[in-house]
Amino acid sequence: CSKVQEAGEYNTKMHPMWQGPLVVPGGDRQSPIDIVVRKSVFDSELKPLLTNYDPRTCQQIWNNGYSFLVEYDDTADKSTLEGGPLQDKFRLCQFHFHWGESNAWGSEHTLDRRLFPAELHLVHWNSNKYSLFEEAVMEENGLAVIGVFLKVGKRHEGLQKLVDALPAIRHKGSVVEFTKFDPACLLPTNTDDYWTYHGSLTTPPLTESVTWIVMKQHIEVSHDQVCEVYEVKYFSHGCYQGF
Ligand SMILES: Cc1cc(C)cc(S(N)(=O)=O)c1
Ligand SMILES: [Zn+2]
Repeated sequence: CSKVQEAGEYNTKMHPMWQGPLVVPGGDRQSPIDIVVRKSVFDSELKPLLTNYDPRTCQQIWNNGYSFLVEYDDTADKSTLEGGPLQDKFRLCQFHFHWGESNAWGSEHTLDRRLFPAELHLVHWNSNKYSLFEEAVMEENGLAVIGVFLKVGKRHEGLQKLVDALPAIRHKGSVVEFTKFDPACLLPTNTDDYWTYHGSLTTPPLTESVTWIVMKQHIEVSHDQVCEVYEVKYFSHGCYQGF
């Protein structure tokens, strides 16, 4: 079902002032949204994003049934995000991707209704205000998720280590150790241009606890790398249940 965002002020680097229709099941700040680029308004109050990721906190990669997620040790402020629209320090707990069954679609957010083949989500929780992810996920200032669009093009060297681990987690529920991976390599070169708005998790339980930071610049991965990911999807049976 398509979720359209409620009208309202969005505090973004290039804010999309949403003036679309108001059909919102459940809450009033549901994600994903379509980012209406031409309606963006520059906000000079926003700071540059500051990521400080320690690859030694990378722990494992697992297949949750329709995607794979890489989990980080978030028991201390070792891999953190601050700045941008954020008032507090946020701790990286995991990253994952949303892929389609074909290159035609896959992203959750859209730019002027334009879909991308995939979208990366780096999930962080507010460690200034809360002591566990499970607490933060219920609070409106609890999470910060960086969204990065993916396009098929040149090979992404940094991603290859992750792609090489995928055959070991082909089946739903499989987990393998995955260490020393620096997720900063998955960010675009320019992290100064982004949209940010208050929204929700994009899959159940859809809690409205996310400050979204969607990068304007996409990253590129090769067709072969995408095929490896589809292999994982192919082997994971059952319907998509969210994370
Ligand atoms: C259900 C769920 C959990 C988490 C941590 C993150 C998301 S998302 N896709 O909004 O980044 C969804
Ligand atoms: Zn996601």
